[in-house]
Amino acid sequence: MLPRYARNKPQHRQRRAVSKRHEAVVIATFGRRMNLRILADGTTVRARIKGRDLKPVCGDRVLAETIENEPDLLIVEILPRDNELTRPNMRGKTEILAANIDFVAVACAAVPRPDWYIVDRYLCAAELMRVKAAIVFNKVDDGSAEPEAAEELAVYRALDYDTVVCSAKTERNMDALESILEQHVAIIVGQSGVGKSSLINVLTQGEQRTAAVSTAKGGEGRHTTVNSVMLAQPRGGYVVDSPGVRDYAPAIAEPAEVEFGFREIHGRSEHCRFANCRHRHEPGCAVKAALESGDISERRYESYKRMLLLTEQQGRGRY
Ligand SMILES: Nc1nc2c(ncn2[C@@H]2O[C@H](COP(=O)(O)OP(=O)(O)OP(=O)(O)O)[C@@H](O)[C@H]2O)c(=O)[nH]1
Ligand SMILES: [Zn+2]
Repeated sequence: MLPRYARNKPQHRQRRAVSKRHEAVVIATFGRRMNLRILADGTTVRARIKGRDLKPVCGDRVLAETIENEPDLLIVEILPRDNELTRPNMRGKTEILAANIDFVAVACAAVPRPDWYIVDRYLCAAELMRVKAAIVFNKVDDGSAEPEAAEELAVYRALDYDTVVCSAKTERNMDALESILEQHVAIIVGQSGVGKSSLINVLTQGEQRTAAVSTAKGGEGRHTTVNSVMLAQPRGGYVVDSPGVRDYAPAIAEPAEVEFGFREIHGRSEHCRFANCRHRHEPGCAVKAALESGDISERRYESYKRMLLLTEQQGRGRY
């Protein structure tokens, strides 16, 4: 027998108490509709967003509520982000592509011919986001990397970046890439045609973008245009895939911040005579000294100067 107050409780109050709040991660976005992975049990559910001001992106941790008589959850809050992957859009505003990324894999290959400045630019962006980064030299289907690339890759290894020489086509050395990326929320960036989609395919064992959407209850499957998606890696972790991420061109930081994007330059700047040394023509510059003694790669230093100049020309850059 229930106590008297419980017996008298109106029905609708009891029902409202059933409405639950879940902590979840946004794993796919298609317009204002999203798929979420509920953290407590790992299930995938569909959700819509409360209000116009809330703009969740792939990778966001959110709070979502169950709604009476509705199959979809309602996203009511975005939890604080560790970082944002941004790029300037056509209208000069910053577009957020994804959140809470913790690994940037920069892909390149012998063909198209590597533009090492682009590689450095991505690495610089990763450093400024304070996430790990590695260089993936793809399309080495059989033999070893070209001597020229081997030399460049050695420069990155000396800076403590992991480098992987692999082939998405023959799957040569793909397990090395898997071990580096597992348990991370990773993105693969790089010039067009280096094999980013092919690498993602192997890493996620062909999990299709449409499949990720239709796993959710009520998902519209292949007829839905997905903006971005987090594809699961078999060993744990995700690879974020979206058209925006694939041709992502990082916004440039302020001039004074550029050196934080180059480990070997930032590492020496405290020994420069001037605290605000930009490492170009200043006397007593420790970076120039390291360059002259061959401790810093000429090519990396050129990338640094090029990015610095670009940032200065753009005025106060957004990142
Ligand atoms: N030989 C060889 N070809 C590859 C390899 N990986 C990708 N390719 C080929 O390279 C071309 C480009 O591959 P994608 O995976 O589309 O490259 P992407 O970087 O995603 O290109 P965008 O979508 O233009 O940015 C395709 O013709 C692939 O078949 C590889 O490991 N070896
Ligand atoms: Zn200096």
